[in-house]
Amino acid sequence: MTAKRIDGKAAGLALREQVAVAAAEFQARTGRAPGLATVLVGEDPASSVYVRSKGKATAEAGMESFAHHLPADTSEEALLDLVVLLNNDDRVDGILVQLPLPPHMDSSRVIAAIDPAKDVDGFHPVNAGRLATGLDALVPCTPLGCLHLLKNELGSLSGKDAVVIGRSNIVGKPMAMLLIGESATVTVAHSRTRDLPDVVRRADIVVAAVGRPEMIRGDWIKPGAVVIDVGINRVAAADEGKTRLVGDVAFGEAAEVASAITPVPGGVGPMTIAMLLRNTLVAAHRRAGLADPEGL
Ligand SMILES: Nc1nc2c(c(=O)[nH]1)N[C@@H](CN(C=O)c1ccc(C(=O)N[C@@H](CCC(=O)O)C(=O)O)cc1)CN2
Repeated sequence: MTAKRIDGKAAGLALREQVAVAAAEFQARTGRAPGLATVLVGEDPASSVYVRSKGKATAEAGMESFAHHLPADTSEEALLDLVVLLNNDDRVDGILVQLPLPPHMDSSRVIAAIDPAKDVDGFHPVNAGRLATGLDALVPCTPLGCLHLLKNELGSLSGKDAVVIGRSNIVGKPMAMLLIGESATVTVAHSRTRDLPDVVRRADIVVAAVGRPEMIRGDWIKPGAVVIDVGINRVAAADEGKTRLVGDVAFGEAAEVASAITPVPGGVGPMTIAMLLRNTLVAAHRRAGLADPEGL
């Protein structure tokens, strides 16, 4: 391996410590801690783990955590009623509805019901539109975490050729908007892109968010590129009956060519939770009529 391994766990912890300091300052000024409400519907094992981690991280940052767990057969109307309650609860600065929702629910309708000022996932169309038009927005946590790692690595991204592989509303599209905001030259590639390896080979920055295990091979990577792997794919391990996590990038191959690369696990994932705390803190400041916390 020649590439630097980008340590998202360490970067995430550093950010969480900064958030904790700013949360204590917020409490000293306003007399209350920032509050995050999480909503989990059903028993999906991975979602349960993520929501528990979010609650724990929230408490560790000195913020209030309000955890709501609804049964899998909850009606969409009942979930929307809970969202309205949380919108109207002054102790709650951020609302997070864990995705995916059960199949009988329309996640777009649920997301649209969240007060945009409390939408710490940054998924509401108002926040997506604000990001796309260069206004202050609450920005989705995973792409914001990717941007943080890229800026740590490269400083300025101005004029860099970036390719984002994947066009989801949660990662690909907001990632492209953030990179454009940093004056990178951005290509968004997807399943219909022709000659994907050639497109990737031109990029100084590769953000892989396609959801297909180890699809991006080492010989697609331009020598010296920085590779950010958003994929979290569980695949069969060599030991019978066991599984392991891999990204969307063939890590071993790409690490021979790139200058820096995020591992899976321990890369982008921990940044997602750190950015959720950061967004909750920012939402709390804006709702209290205070300037955004500095340096976050
Ligand atoms: N409402 C939301 N739902 C979902 C989001 C989101 O940002 N908002 N993102 C993902 C899941 N997710 C957070 O919710 C998340 C995924 C992964 C990690 C993480 O730290 N992963 C570890 C590996 C964990 C493991 O062993 O399984 C890593 O990459 O190191 C954090 C958060 C979908 N839903």
